Amino acid sequence: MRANVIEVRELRVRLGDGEALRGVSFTVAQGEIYALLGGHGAGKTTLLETVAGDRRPTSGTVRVRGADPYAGRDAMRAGAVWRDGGLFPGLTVAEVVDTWRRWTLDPLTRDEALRLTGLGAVADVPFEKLGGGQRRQLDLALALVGRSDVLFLDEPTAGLGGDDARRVWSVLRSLAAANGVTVLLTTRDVDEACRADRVGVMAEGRLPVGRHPFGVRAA
Ligand SMILES: Nc1ncnc2c1ncn2[C@@H]1O[C@H](COP(=O)(O)OP(=O)(O)OP(=O)(O)O)[C@@H](O)[C@H]1O
Repeated sequence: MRANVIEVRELRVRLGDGEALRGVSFTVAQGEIYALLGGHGAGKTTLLETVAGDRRPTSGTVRVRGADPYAGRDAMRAGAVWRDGGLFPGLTVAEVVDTWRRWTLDPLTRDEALRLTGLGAVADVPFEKLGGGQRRQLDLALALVGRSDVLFLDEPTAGLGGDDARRVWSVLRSLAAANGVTVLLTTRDVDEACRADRVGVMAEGRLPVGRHPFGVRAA
């Protein structure tokens, strides 16, 4: 059995006057792709941010590889994907990756980051010319430069067409299968959630345990 990389127990997070998370518990094993599925305001982003160490839990525990991600957020080798963050216009894909590598301690080689995300063939293309799916693959390459073996992805295929979304998923699949990368992602799309190894259905800050209505094994 594979070790659990992410362990969340009875997690509660208060935001303003309300409670965004109301006692969430789940685990994600090494090399597993876990989708948090839910509608607007279900608490998915709050949960992702808390597991990524960007938010302090009000109560309960979060462990990523056995450590508290909030206390150790500076040392955590996890990749979070954000859109077009810090990219300079005019750079090629390879130059964007190189720029990122300069800011990273012990980075992955440029070729490896491009190979893992299927971008080798467009290394010399200005990044602004990339299509939506390849742009998201570049986000993944940047997240991997720091040798992340846990990826936190907020709606990774939102706004992409079917082919682009499939390309992103094929990268995620190969990262999980060949490199043992653990992926926690959020989505509002049932079909997308069903591509994951496991799905946690969220509603009103809760993550119900048991079978969910789409027949996929839940947390
Ligand atoms: N800074 C905040 N202060 C107060 N309440 C907040 C804050 N941020 C989010 N919330 C509330 O917390 C709940 C969960 O929000 P969250 O963004 O985590 O949901 P979500 O599932 O990611 O939704 P979406 O798909 O719309 O992004 C919502 O009721 C939201 O209104």
